[in-house]
Amino acid sequence: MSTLLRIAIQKSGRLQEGSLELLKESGLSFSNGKDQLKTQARNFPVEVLFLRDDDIPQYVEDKVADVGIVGENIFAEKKKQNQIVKRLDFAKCRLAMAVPRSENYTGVKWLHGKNIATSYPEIVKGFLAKHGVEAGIHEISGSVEIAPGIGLADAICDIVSTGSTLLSNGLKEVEVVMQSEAVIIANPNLDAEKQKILDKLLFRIEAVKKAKNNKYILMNIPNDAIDKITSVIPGMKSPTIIPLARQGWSSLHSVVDENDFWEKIDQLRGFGAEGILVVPIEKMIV
Ligand SMILES: Nc1ncnc2c1ncn2[C@@H]1O[C@H](COP(=O)(O)OP(=O)(O)OP(=O)(O)O)[C@@H](O)[C@H]1O
Ligand SMILES: O=P(O)(O)OC[C@H]1O[C@H](OP(=O)(O)OP(=O)(O)O)[C@H](O)[C@@H]1O
Ligand SMILES: [Mg+2]
Repeated sequence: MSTLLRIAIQKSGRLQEGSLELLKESGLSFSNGKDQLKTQARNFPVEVLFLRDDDIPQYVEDKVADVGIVGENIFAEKKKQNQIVKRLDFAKCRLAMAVPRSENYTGVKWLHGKNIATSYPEIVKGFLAKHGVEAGIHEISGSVEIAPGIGLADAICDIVSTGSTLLSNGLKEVEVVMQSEAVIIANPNLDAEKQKILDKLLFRIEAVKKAKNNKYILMNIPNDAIDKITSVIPGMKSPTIIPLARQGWSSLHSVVDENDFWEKIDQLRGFGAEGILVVPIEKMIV
């Protein structure tokens, strides 16, 4: 039987949709029936296992799975012999300390002697040690934000994104412990065949990621602005410039980074660009 790379993804929850979408955008096609715990791609040597996210680092360390998609927070908490091989730009959040809004929080030392409820005891331990603070850690597996309100703890350390869960539980964020996003973790000792499949997959994922971070841009520009405009949007090698039927004008095609997109648009308009069209890119291979 030919080698399959086993990828563990979350069975249900915040990471599941993004993980499946990423694999599909990378060209893998599979049937994922609702209660299926395992599926094999039809067109790529990959098998997908659907698991609880907390269990994934252990499975990857034990080689039950070869790679996994988890939040960086879970990777940091579990401290397994795995390595991050790709950051994925989704499920972005932070792990933060929060206390009841009425508390006069004065700094990390405020936590000294207090009780902290969290699902991330190892990360909290590390944070407290770094700041020379001693506090009790009360490990709970979910609904952490409720802990201070029911007298279970003085503070919490949990995932924050918009902050609305903290707000609705009468808490305020006081320390950011770590930033997190979805990552691919891998067992560092994959055999050569599996490593080859992983490299091929990572190459595709990079193309998908790059495409999401860039836009294809087309515009009409006066010929005397070609040099200035080319310096603003150099493109992948250089922009494509095609003369228009109208004298003195050209059509310019290029690629721009999503991050400084609007700033560039302002500059281009300042140089006389007109009829600017912006088109999403599906894959980008540099
Ligand atoms: N509000 C959020 N915004 C962005 N990312 C989040 C948010 N909440 C969680 N995450 C990220 O998604 C991961 C999975 O979150 P989820 O709430 O689905 O976990 P879970 O309930 O522990 O799931 P499981 O049942 O698999 O154990 C977290 O570890 C974190 O990295
Ligand atoms: O800052 P916010 O945008 O409010 O997000 C933070 C919340 O999101 C997550 O829970 P989730 O909604 O996934 O529910 P869960 O309790 O099932 O984990 C996390 O555990 C926080 O409670
Ligand atoms: Mg979990």
